[in-house]
Amino acid sequence: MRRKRRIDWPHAHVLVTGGSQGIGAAVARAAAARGATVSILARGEELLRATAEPMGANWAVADVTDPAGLSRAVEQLEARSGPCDVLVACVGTALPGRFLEVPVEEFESQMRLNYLGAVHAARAVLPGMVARGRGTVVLTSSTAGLIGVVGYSGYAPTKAAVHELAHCLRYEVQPAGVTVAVLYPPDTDTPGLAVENTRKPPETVAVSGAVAPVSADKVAAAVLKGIEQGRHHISVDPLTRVLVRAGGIAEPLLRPFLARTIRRSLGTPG
Ligand SMILES: NC(=O)C1=CN([C@@H]2O[C@H](COP(=O)(O)OP(=O)(O)OC[C@H]3O[C@@H](n4cnc5c(N)ncnc54)[C@H](OP(=O)(O)O)[C@@H]3O)[C@@H](O)[C@H]2O)C=CC1
Ligand SMILES: CCCCCCCCCCCCCCCC(=O)[C@@H](N)CO
Repeated sequence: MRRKRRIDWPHAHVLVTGGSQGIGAAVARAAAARGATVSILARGEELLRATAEPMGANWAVADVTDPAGLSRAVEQLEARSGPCDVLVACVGTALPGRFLEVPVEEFESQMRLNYLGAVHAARAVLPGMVARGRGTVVLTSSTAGLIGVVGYSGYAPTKAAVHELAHCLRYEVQPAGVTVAVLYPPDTDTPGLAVENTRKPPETVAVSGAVAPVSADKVAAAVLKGIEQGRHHISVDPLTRVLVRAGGIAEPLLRPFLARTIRRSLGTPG
């Protein structure tokens, strides 16, 4: 969905969870390069500091699985740099393996981090965005959230959940002027991918080989462009682009009907 919508980067406060390395750090750097005020959040202070300083970003230590601590950190960063205009929620991990070989704790921890971590980040910024009537939230899914990839039975459903969350949430916040976008990266060269690759079953390596890894900077460029254009789906490679469209054929057609039904039920004009 393309929508005319300009973002004034030099006046924007961009907040990135998982911004100390990988895709999050690349997004933070790209936003800083356009003159945005940037804040990054992660758990490790040393890496946060080392990543933030060269780009002139602010940082705060926070664990996205702790909603209260995360909200406090976001409040601190907003007190320092102004209300958050753009949230890019980048925290996530992939623990690949065969279904019966992945310990049940890893199914739980991936859902807590990848899905609930995105929920908590969105909940930390949305009240302010809705009150101000503007803002963009970018949640990170994956190509693997759109198509079944062998070896990702513990991971892919967390990314499909992020995708679905965005679809539900949009109906609530878009009337208030807030955009919800989903990022679908393919394999991306990051420290996280290097760790993940040490435990990928060979069949996962084989299937994933259909799409060569891209650079985190390429993903970041797509994110900024997607935000500028008010897009709902942000992808970088052609396969994922097809999957986003193919999977979403009915949704855009039904959206006007659903939005109208929602407005009527709430007694909102229009
Ligand atoms: N790389 C890839 O191939 C792909 C990645 N993705 C998704 O993109 C996102 C980024 O991936 P990538 O750049 O590879 O990730 P990395 O593992 O390279 O970086 C993860 C970042 O998140 C932070 N982080 C981890 N756990 C927490 C936590 N509990 N609370 C706060 N911050 C945390 C890390 O810092 P610290 O550990 O100090 O907290 C780090 O800054 C993830 O959601 C991933 O699933 C999607 C498709 C492909
Ligand atoms: C020509 C048509 C062929 C179709 C074949 C389908 C191939 C699917 C490739 C899936 C790649 C999965 C990327 C997941 C990345 C990810 O999320 C992790 N790296 C997370 O860190």
